[in-house]
Amino acid sequence: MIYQSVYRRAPFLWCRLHSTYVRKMRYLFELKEDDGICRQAQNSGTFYLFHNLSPFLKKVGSRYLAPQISVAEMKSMLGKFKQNEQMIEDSVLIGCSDEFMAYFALDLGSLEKSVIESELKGSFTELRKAFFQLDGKDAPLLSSAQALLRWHDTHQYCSKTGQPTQKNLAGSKRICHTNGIIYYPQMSPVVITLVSDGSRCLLARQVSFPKGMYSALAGFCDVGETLEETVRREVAEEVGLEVESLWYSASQHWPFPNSSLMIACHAMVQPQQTKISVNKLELEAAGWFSLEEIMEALGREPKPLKQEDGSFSLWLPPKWAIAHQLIQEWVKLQASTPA
Ligand SMILES: NC(=O)C1=CN([C@@H]2O[C@H](COP(=O)(O)OP(=O)(O)OC[C@H]3O[C@@H](n4cnc5c(N)ncnc54)[C@H](O)[C@@H]3O)[C@@H](O)[C@H]2O)C=CC1
Ligand SMILES: [Mg+2]
Repeated sequence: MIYQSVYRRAPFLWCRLHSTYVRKMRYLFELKEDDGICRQAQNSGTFYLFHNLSPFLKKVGSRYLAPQISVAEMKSMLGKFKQNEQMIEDSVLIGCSDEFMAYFALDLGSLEKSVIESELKGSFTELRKAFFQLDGKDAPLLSSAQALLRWHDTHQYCSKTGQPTQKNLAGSKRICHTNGIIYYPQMSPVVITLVSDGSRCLLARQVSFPKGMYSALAGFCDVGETLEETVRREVAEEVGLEVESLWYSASQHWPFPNSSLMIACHAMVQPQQTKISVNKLELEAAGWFSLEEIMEALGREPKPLKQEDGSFSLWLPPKWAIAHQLIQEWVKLQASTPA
């Protein structure tokens, strides 16, 4: 590869030619492709720890922080557990800093959880519990780290030969050395759609949602479908409406239930065809909400709020969730659209 040789022979020239972002992406590519370079990076990198897929976190007030553990701390801890330092090679690459310090994630599920917790003064916390209280970059980083660790944990054997597969050092693939099949981490595409009739938006809730929380309609893509077809099918399936037009907004990796790529869209239905018929196999309830109702809910804390009559006030997914971003965009659109 040309850039690698240029990088190694003339790093100063290479730095002048490319932005930090480009250099980071090229460096990460190199780590995924070359086990030797990745091993060096592991020996100077930092680690996010997990225990049976729960990230190691420290709680500061109501917020959670994900500490980065240095390689020296890792080695000293493994020493205390009488574990071989080679365990570090089980980690997976999840990113790097602007200074080219590589970040790895390692699941220590085979070690005693409480001992690590008291050694490092924090706790392994279920991601679902901590996700919305995580700081800045930590939520997306831990979300992709957990997804990658889960994928490795559940793909240790070749589905063709039944033989064990080996991960490359970065963890960007697994290989069956018996027949050469390469397996790459999987994620499921999911569309999430905020339907509008021009003045109201449609929100729905599943039985499993916390009381009072409503979100946009979501659904997994079927094999062979385009995103547009999934949007139209899901809206028809879940609320019995026909989408007239739709447009893409943004996307997000989502760690629940496994590893999903959430693809967020806005959709319009005709103002005269808005009668909802809820598919009770999928949803508990769905309804149209006015701008005022949405604005009021956006002003509320994202948590259940019981009213005097025993019902729960409408509240919306927190700001990390792409559903929240879709709702905010819809609000802006209402403000800029003449009545
Ligand atoms: N980030 C966000 O703002 C939001 C994310 N979501 C996520 O979207 C996801 C999909 O939404 P749902 O309404 O539950 O989907 P859905 O409407 O497609 O129904 C779920 C059902 O689809 C089937 N299914 C098909 N392919 C599947 C796959 N690859 N993995 C798992 N199940 C599959 C299963 O039978 C499952 O019970 C949920 O996991 C949820 O966590 C949902 C709302 C907001
Ligand atoms: Mg759904």
